[in-house]
Amino acid sequence: MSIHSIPTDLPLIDIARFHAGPQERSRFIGELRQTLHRHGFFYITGHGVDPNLISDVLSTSKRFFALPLEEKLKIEMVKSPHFRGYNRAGYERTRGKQDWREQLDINTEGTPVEIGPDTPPWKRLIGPNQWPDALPELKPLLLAYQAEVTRVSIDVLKAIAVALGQPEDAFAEIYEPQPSQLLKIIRYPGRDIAETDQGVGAHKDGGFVTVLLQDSVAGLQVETEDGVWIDAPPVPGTFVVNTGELLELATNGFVRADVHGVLAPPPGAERYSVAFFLGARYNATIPVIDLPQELKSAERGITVDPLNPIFREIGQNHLKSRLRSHPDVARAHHADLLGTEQLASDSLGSAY
Ligand SMILES: O=C(O)CCC(=O)C(=O)O
Ligand SMILES: [Fe+2]
Repeated sequence: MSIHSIPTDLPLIDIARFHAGPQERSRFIGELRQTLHRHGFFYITGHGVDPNLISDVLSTSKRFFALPLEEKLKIEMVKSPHFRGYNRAGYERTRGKQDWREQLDINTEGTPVEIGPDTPPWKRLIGPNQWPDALPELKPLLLAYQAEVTRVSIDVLKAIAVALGQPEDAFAEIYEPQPSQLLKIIRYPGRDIAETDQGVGAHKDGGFVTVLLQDSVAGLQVETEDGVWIDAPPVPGTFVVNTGELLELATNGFVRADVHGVLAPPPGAERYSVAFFLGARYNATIPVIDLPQELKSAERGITVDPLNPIFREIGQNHLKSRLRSHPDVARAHHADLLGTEQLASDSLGSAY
């Protein structure tokens, strides 16, 4: 498939070429380097994820959202100090404004850490997921999918490292032994229920790499470097991949983290997506990549927003995003952190 056969100006990358013979791999790396500098969003094929797993995840997600509200509320996020679980539409905020989507968030399955006065606050993120009793097949499916998209994102990160003139494992310290694996299944209801078209407000993703699966309804939009908003519609068999703020920071702005958002679908329609955010091991600090001279001259520097500080310690960064996006969970479980530097006033918040 050529890049012109998809209905968008965003590029399409066949990640299988990274594993082809040396000539093909090096052509691929050259193209990826150009793409990465110009776009923080692209489509990938050749990812090797079983199409049956993908369709099962989408159909089972739809069945989850079709459960009675009381079943979904049994695993509401506000019950989890670790920011896991279900949120109704309007319960998450981007730039202080409500997002009109309902969603189930999971992350790496974990055991809670005992929290004392000297425990780093980000350890509160570690803990178990919440799963619906009424749909037992959701857990094994989403955990299998989470493992697969983790593999794909690490593969993309390795290709990015090579495209930046680094060894393949340049980012290994962020994903070994354990990356952060936030996975959201999402339903965007039609606009008549929502009374606003903010599915998700404009934001940059806060992690390293996002792998997004869209069902059949469009709505995702991306702001390009010259300030034009373009559509990133669903393309069967592909994922949309976008590079996040931490990668922008690690490359001093050579790699872009594009601002994007989702328009709520029209009345009567609904949109489904599954978003996976590869973040780093919480006790890592962001690596700074020393780019080769010819790439260094194309560094943009980073546009750090003083109202939305990026902390170099990963766990603190992730906790900040979660506290801002989920004020109800913050009030219920982390009131002691409110008003501290963990929660500077909101600006271009990530949609976590
Ligand atoms: O649902 C989508 O298509 C994108 C969602 C998104 O950008 C996010 O959750 O960060
Ligand atoms: Fe996003």
